[in-house]
Amino acid sequence: MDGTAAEIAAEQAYFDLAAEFRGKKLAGLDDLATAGANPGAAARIKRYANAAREALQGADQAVAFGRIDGRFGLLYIGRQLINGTEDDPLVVSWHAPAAAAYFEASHADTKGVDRKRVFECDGNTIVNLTDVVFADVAEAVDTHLLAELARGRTGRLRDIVATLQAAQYALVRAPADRLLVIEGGPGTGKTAVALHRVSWLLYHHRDTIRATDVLVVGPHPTFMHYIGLVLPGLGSTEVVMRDIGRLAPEVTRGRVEPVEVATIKGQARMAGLLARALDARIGVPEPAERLMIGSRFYTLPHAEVAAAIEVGRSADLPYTGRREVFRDRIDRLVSDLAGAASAGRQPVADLVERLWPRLSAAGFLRDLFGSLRRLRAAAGADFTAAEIALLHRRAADRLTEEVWSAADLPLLDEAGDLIDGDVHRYAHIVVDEAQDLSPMQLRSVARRSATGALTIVGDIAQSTGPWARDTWDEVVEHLPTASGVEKVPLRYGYRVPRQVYEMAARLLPVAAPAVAPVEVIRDGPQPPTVHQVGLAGRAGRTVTVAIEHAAGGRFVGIVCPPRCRRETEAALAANGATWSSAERGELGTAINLVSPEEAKGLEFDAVVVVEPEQIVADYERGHRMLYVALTRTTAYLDIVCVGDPLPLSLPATPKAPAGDDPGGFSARQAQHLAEHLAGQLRAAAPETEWQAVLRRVGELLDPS
Ligand SMILES: Nc1ncnc2c1ncn2[C@@H]1O[C@H](COP(=O)(O)OP(=O)(O)OP(=O)(O)O)[C@@H](O)[C@H]1O
Repeated sequence: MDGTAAEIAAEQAYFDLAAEFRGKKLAGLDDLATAGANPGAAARIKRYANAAREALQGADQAVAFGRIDGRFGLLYIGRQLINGTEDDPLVVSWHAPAAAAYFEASHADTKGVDRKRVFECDGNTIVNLTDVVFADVAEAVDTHLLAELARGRTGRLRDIVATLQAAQYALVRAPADRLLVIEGGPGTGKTAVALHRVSWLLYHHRDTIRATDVLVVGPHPTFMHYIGLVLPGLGSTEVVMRDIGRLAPEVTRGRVEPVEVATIKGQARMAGLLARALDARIGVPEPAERLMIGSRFYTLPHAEVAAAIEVGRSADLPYTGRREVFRDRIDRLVSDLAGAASAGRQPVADLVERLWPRLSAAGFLRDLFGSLRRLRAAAGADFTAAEIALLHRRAADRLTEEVWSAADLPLLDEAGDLIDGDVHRYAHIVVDEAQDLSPMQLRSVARRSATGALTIVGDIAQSTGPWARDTWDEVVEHLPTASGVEKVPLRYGYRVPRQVYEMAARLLPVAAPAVAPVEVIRDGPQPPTVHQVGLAGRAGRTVTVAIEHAAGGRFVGIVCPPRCRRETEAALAANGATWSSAERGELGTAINLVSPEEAKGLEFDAVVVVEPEQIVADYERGHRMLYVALTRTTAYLDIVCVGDPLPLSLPATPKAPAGDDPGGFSARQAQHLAEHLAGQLRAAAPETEWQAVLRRVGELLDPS
């Protein structure tokens, strides 16, 4: 039921009053910022004032988004508390217990609420209001929620606090001391819920958890940009937001490698390989270590140096800390022999460096991948010769010239932890699109958890790539579980309109037979449109359709498999269209070109999916990738294709052998190994030498 003009005017008067008090509070904060008895106190007060000011202003300007009246009286609910005179709340914060009834009231259980009112605002001006009267017999549709869902998208996810549904609210406030898995189909609000949960947590644990103690991890930079405004909008500006690649140290990225190599690098057994390889960097002393200090030689007996190494090794510290223990021990040995002044002198430092070299993660990994000998020694029985060959690569001449792949990043992180052990730990971690992460990536997340409190978000039916999962257990086994694990589903689909979802859901029996479809809550403007075209017309039609949507003011995503990308870009250019590419980490306001992988987690008013057959054929678990592509729209879906728009009968590509079984070696692995070796040869030697090198390789492999 919409509000009358008189009702809106009365509410507006209240909003104006609350805004006045909010203004006074802000002015008070300005005065506070200049107060402080000493510089330390002043800095603390200033920090408080700035945070409080951000919280008050970061909200979407309107003082409140809803109101409930019932047996408890009347309550206005907003993103932040606003007090009137004598600290009487004019607006309570959505985090407060008093606000719970706003989210939880239903026709079945009204929670004492007679009426729930939702405000639609432009700034602090009320444009409209809708009421749900719980005393009414008929079940009213939440018209405000439907209006919210129908609103045009902008490329940045918005907060949904005004329309959080009861099941979502329950997850937002679920106990935060354990590993919570929120699973649900596309558009069920998983991402939004996880972010509201962070805001909730910071509000209710503000004495113990600061915003900088919370980490939110997503799959890629575009996604982080997409979700980046939600927490500031809820008043938390300092939560640490990183895409999974940014957990690793800063290195040059961009190495492309075969999926087989990336798959091996993602496996948990790599952790053992790295630990053993690092241990192997600790040397063996000579029978007698001779040092020239000043003008005299001193001899350190093997047994004493070896004992110093053992003391270092047995210290419960990372590599660098143990090195310090060893160095102190050697310093003491040398002082006893040659006097206190000799400790730490160059020859002593050289001995320490030779036996226990100082290492960085990147230097260590470069040395390891660049040496078959080191790799073999560290691999033990855990890796086959073929796998070792896949891991081996020619090191760049300088460490600064080394280019790292995405799969190298968690290895660098693991190595950094083994070497320095100084990663920052967080009180709570949220991981979005967690279903795709490799065991090594999950280890990167796990080591940052101070308490085992994590919120893991994802959907098995959207799990693709080398680590495509069929159950959450395969993810959870790499995460801290000592504090308990809880898995809770979200069932209702808010994003995708019924007509579109009905089409996409036909993929589920092939893509993920164990996953139930979502229950869609609304209809879209029209059914999906299939544009069956000839090859020559595909890119042109894609672009025409996208331009038409953009001209209608819609935020458009062209989801395009990599093989069709060039033709699509050319057609965009030929049509004079401006577009943004998700590759560059941002979405524009009109037409966006995204790969199916980049599309994960994003949404658009209108989506144009290019050549579904190609998507299914080109990706492992391609039907899942197509399911992702088709479920990105909030309203319009167009499919432009030469082949089948819904290729259910196309064989699904199985996931690559990702198990930890070092036994099998397929023809496909052989092919990739050959490609890898050929690449190395091409990079390292002039063409005239290739035959000679290959002959020599043959001799090395068969010394007889
Ligand atoms: N209670 C709600 N009120 C208003 N909008 C909602 C609500 N729940 C979800 N939405 C909207 O539905 C869309 C999908 O939400 P979100 O991205 O969080 O879903 P998801 O489950 O993470 O999807 P995916 O699996 O595709 O990543 C967003 O636009 C979000 O704002």
